[in-house]
Amino acid sequence: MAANGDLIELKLDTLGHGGEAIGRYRGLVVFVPEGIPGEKVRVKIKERKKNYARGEIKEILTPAPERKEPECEVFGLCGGCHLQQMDYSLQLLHKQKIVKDTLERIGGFEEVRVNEVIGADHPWIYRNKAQFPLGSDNEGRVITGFYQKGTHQVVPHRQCVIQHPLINRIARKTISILNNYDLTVYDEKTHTGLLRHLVVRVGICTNQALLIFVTRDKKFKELQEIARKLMTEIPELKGVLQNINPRRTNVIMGDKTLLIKGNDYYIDYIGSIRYAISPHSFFQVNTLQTERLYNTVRKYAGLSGQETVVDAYCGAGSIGIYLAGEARTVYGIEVVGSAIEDAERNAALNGINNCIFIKGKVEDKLPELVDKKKIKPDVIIFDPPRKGLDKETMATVLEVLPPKIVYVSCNPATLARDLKEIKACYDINEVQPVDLFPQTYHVECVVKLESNV
Ligand SMILES: C[S@@+](CC[C@H](N)C(=O)[O-])C[C@H]1O[C@@H](n2cnc3c(N)ncnc32)[C@H](O)[C@@H]1O
Repeated sequence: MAANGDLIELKLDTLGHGGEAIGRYRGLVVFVPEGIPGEKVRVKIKERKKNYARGEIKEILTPAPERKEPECEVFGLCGGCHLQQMDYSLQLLHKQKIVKDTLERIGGFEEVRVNEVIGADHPWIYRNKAQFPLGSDNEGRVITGFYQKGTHQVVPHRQCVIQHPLINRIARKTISILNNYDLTVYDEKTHTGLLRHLVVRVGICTNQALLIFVTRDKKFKELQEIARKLMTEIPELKGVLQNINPRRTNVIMGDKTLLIKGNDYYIDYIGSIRYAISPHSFFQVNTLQTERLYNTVRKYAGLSGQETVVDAYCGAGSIGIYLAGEARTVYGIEVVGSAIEDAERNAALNGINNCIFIKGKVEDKLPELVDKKKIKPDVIIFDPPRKGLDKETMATVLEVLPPKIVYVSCNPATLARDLKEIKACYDINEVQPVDLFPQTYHVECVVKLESNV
């Protein structure tokens, strides 16, 4: 039986939900990153576990016709992309299959139709947000790049092929300016040093950007001057901020953020709606595909202007505001306080006055809204984080049984689990995947649920 270091030959059958191809060797499941189903490959076993193994491709014996050269020179090392080895059209087919298989396996949904994935017209340079770790080279100069897969080793890299070019430009200029100063980078082993991360966010439709320096300590007297230089050299940069993260943690941003120069937000558009986004607010990373995502939500919500809508997990109010013109009232619920402030500002920016935003956890605020405030939602839109809906929220849904639910999910596994819980009370006819994350295994789904009780 295969052991670590062994070379084996196998045929790859499917793509797993983590983007690795899967084959079997004498009954043993072998995960093969960068493989394509249908290919015959020679792999070296790198990680042998009791029930499965992970192998590295050493030779492609029969390549798939859709195989292509990855665009990025550090593909496979970086870990940010998983599917650059295959044609974009094949990525979409596999994502559709992964959604279908996951719904069947976890939710028992054999009958539900999974539509073709709505693909991106531009499957490269689409990301509007990047978080760069900072490190230093042998000469002590500040560098940025990416964490080598599975480590916290910063590998320098100048050009990410899925990030918007303005992000790459800002990162390069920032590093060159930082190296004119005598600054230390954070060392997570000793918990010393100042500079931890750079976070860059850009408005794809406006070309505006925001730069956030994440530091271990507040003391950073040079930052005023650095911000001034950066904003002079890059006019698209509308604001520079400092976020202080003094904790020993993998979480990138700390709780406290200071405005150093310019605005504490940037502007972007989804369709004709204008959004101001501040550093701690969630905004979908693929702005252009988000318009297609929200149009699918609009289609499934099917509003007539008379409905009470709840936008649960509303972030900066994005979906609720997008649909507000077609509803009587929209209630948004979101746990991040500054996102609620953004949501209120965004409603005002768009001349919308039928949205009410509530700060708090959906599991606490949704029951309050339906019990104490006696709101009877016609439609609830759920757009939770990857972990999906919690037990309390699920209990509220089963008690209230809103006539319609539109569930937006970035994780097919938790989507399938949650749909299974409520499928007895709802008709679920189709699932619409939308590709917000080309070149990666991630996929977004929208599902319409109509009450049948
Ligand atoms: C996937 S994002 C969706 C945001 C928004 N619907 C959009 O399209 O931009 C999920 C949001 O839920 C928020 N969140 C996470 N857990 C929450 C909870 N328990 N209650 C309320 N909001 C939560 C996050 O801060 C984030 O803004």
